[in-house]
Amino acid sequence: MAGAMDTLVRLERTIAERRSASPQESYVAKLHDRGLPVIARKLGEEGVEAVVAGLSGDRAELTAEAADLLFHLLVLLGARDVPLADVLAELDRRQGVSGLAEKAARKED
Ligand SMILES: N=c1c2ncn([C@@H]3O[C@H](COP(=O)(O)OP(=O)(O)OP(=O)(O)O)[C@@H](O)[C@H]3O)c2ncn1[C@@H]1O[C@H](COP(=O)(O)O)[C@@H](O)[C@H]1O
Repeated sequence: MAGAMDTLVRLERTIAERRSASPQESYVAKLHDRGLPVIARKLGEEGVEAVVAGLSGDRAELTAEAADLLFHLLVLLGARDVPLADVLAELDRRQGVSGLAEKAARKED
């Protein structure tokens, strides 16, 4: 099985390649054809579906919805030219910084 990062990096590349395909043959191309607002709305819908699955679905349902959410997040990142590597670097930067401590520091500003 590929590592989690391998999977996401490969999917990011696939999405970039499929953007220029025919919208009749490619869901990624179809989303881009419909434009950024549709891509963003789709991500929001998938987020809500993941929330619902997290609250009332079973683990298989949450797993499937989480996959949809990650996929559509990568589509939005690609559409805005934000590399996955930048998101991962931001997470690395936060590593070891407690979310509570970070929030408290922000409130002091
Ligand atoms: N990982 C995914 C992936 N996950 C989910 N989806 C699609 O995302 C859509 C999710 O929408 P919904 O669940 O709301 O279902 P829907 O009712 O069909 O959607 P709408 O009509 O409401 O837009 C479905 O059409 C799924 O098939 C994905 N489509 C593509 N990929 C990856 O992207 C690659 C390129 O795909 P194409 O661009 O289609 O070639 C594929 O090989 C996969 O690796």
